[in-house]
Amino acid sequence: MCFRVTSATWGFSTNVTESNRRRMLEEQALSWKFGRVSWRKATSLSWARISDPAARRQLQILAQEGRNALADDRFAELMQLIADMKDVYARARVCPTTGVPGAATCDWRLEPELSRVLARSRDPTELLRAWTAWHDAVGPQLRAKYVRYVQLANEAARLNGFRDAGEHMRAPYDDPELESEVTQLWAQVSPLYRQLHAYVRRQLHRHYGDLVREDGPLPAHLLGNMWAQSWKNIADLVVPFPDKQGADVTPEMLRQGYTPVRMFQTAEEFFTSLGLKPMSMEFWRHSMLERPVDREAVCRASAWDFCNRKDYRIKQCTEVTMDDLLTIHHEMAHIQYYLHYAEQPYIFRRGANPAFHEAIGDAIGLSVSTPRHLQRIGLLNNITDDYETNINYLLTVALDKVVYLPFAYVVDQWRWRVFSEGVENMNGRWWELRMRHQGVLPPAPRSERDFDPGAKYHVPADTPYLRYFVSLVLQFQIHEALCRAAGHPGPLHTCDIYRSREAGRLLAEVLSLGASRPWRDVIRVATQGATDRLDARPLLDYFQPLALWLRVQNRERGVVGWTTTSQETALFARWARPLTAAAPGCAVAPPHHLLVI
Ligand SMILES: CC(=O)N[C@@H](CC(=O)O)C(=O)NC[C@H](CC1(C(=O)N[C@@H](Cc2ccc(O)cc2)C(=O)O)CCCC1)C(=O)O
Ligand SMILES: [Zn+2]
Repeated sequence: MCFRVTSATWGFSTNVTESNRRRMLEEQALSWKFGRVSWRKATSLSWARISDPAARRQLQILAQEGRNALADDRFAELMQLIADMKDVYARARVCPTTGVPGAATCDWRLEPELSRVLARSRDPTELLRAWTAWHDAVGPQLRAKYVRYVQLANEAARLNGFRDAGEHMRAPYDDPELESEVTQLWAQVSPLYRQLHAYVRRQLHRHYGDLVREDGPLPAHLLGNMWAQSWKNIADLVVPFPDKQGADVTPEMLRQGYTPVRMFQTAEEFFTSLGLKPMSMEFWRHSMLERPVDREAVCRASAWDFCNRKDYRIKQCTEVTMDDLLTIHHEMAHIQYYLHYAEQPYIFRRGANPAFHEAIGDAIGLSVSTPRHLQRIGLLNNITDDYETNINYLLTVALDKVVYLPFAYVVDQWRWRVFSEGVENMNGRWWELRMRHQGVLPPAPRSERDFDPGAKYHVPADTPYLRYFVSLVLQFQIHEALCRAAGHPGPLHTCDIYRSREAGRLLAEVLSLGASRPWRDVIRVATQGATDRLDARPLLDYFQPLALWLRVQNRERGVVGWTTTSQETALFARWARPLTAAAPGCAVAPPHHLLVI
């Protein structure tokens, strides 16, 4: 079953046609029917008679996942809703935002056109147009569908024995304390984020003037990314020692004539240098490494397991950039996981928890992006290892990793609350959370006619997002453990495990376990007995030199954290409630959260 539905989904994603869409939906319906039969069997068994712990684990995983408890018609409606929402997101097109009046046909996509404007433009008007065009093209079309999706996802969760769909999404972590642990991890790291936020704000104020208030939140369109989830694209505006050498080797890759295939071979060689497995012959024959010229494809990067222990693929519209080289390592780490747990029983062929699948690739990325590694593979020469170069490097990594934490935290905090508290003021609550934790504001007034969370793929696509938050903490724990196994002597941020067989052996051991053991046992294996908990200390140790530098910078120059004025909170006001008659004697002006539309 899995092979057929995966092949049909692959067929559509790499060649978007109506007939391929139909074939994919038919195969999905078939596989869901098959899944519901095996689910009913699994949930009908009297578990008491099953003594083998591995069998019980498999049944538990099978019984709690999926929405098989829904009645056929509701199930079909929910699947259709998710497919429609993904379709709205994939088909969204906007008019060019370069401000050329009466410009050509309105065929700009998120990737590459709009993302490129957000990454490269330094013109606030153009950035505002691109940000607003995308959010207005997608959100309003999704809101009503999302409301119905929330109802059905909650119904499915309750039929499965969960309080709501949020609890259902958290089930793979099998940890009743998960929410408080995640909040505690964020509390541990948020002081570092606020220091970074204050420093970047000062640099942006220098560049954009009063568009950026010196003690306020940052306007979301100036940060180099459609969701402000990574600020690496504005590194040139904020890096403290611009005359020092940077570690972006994109120009060198172009100079050396790198092609997408060569980038994949470079990534493969990283893994084989650790003693891990090479990509299979099927991988090289069937993967889609570049945007096809003769047909339309879904261009989001992804890794695919065809469930037959030999066919594994990556689909990526690769461009020759350092960013894409890191993404290739991220996707190929998913393939390494598939390859290493292939011998496990089917149900255990998955990450120890969803965050493990994400953390491996990014942990590898922490080695690959070091100047030392780039020198070892010939993309950087005469590197200098002085203080300023290290601060520059740590800042560019922080613009990706530290910045990402509050965003990743907010996505599922918002979603879990919608599942548990309802669908009123979804947009206002989205921006309240983003303002409170990320210190970011919408660049234009937003109301409940908008649905800005829908502008982020994983929300309409029903893809849980907590995995990426937990992965950020976990990847530094894994990186630290691999560096210790590799015998790395210096500070964590200079470690490159390339060619270390000891690190490779430890990694292979972790990957081979799949989901056969509770994930805390797998953390204990990965850290060679150091801990069985999620722990932000390795992350904080990694950025320690930068944290010190930021504190000195900020102590002398200004406020850390942000305040908001009433007109700023009015930017994302709730849909104006009818004004109650003012009680005698109280001020006539409406409370600040009511937006006069
Ligand atoms: C069949 C299937 O779906 N397979 C799964 C893998 C599996 O589960 O087996 C898969 O391929 N998922 C795709 C997804 C793609 C990306 C993504 O969505 N990234 C997040 C978060 C993020 C951001 C920065 C970062 O450094 C790392 C992650 C975002 O862009 O917001 C896009 C670019 C990178 C990762 C992925 O690889 O995780
Ligand atoms: Zn991933």
